[in-house]
Amino acid sequence: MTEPLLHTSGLVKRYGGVIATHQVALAVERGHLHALIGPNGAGKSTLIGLLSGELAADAGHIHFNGHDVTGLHVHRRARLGLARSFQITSIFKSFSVLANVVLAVQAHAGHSFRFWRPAVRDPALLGPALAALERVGLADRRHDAAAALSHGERRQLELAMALAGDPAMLLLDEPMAGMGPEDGRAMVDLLQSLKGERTILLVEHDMDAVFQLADRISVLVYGAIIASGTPDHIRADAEVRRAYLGEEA
Ligand SMILES: Nc1ncnc2c1ncn2[C@@H]1O[C@H](COP(=O)(O)OP(=O)(O)OP(=O)(O)O)[C@@H](O)[C@H]1O
Repeated sequence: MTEPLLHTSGLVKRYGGVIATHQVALAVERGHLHALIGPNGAGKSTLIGLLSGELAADAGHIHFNGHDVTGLHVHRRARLGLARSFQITSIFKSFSVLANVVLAVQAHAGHSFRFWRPAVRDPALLGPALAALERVGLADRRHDAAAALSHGERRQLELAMALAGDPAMLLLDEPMAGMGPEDGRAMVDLLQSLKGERTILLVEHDMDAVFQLADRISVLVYGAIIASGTPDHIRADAEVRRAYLGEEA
């Protein structure tokens, strides 16, 4: 058996009296799209924050690709290939779509932001940036200001910015949030096309998308994983149906 690309043991995060992450043991296999589902406030975003390094764990360990990354800074984890999709707020709206991705490539490569002007003409940065835009279907919009993109296209841009660092694993927190049906379908198609190419941990409320895309699903309730398995396994799990899908026993 091969080691999972990412696994956690005994992971705990508390906010005062609230246990947001409760002894979480999560294993994500290489090449899988692994979905994390659970009711509002179950601790999904907290777990993503712990894995990306934005939040510090109170106890437990996180192993990624053979490294214990528990105490590592966000940037160190990103260098190792564990990347969270950028938040919308990190897009520079007045810059072109291409410049945003070039800056993301540069950030992953560890250069300083103040050199951004020459960077947009640097072939070593332009090549990967264009490839990432191509990958998400935004290459035609590369010269437009990021401000001109629709909400759905901005989420595609965030994904391109995350892909710019060529990560082995992507952490995606609700990539379809706030999208209309058309943009939502485009994002599902995009994630489908990334499957197998990257390992993905996906937090998503759209259950149709989750059950369509996921190789494995873990269910969080009150910070604890109550079930983990294939979509068929999760659909049939009585505890999940009771606790999450709201069905009577
Ligand atoms: N900064 C914080 N300070 C205090 N409590 C917090 C903080 N962030 C989250 N929590 C609490 O931790 C628990 C888990 O929250 P979290 O946002 O991780 O859940 P979630 O599953 O992502 O929810 P949603 O589906 O609504 O986004 C909740 O009870 C929440 O109120």
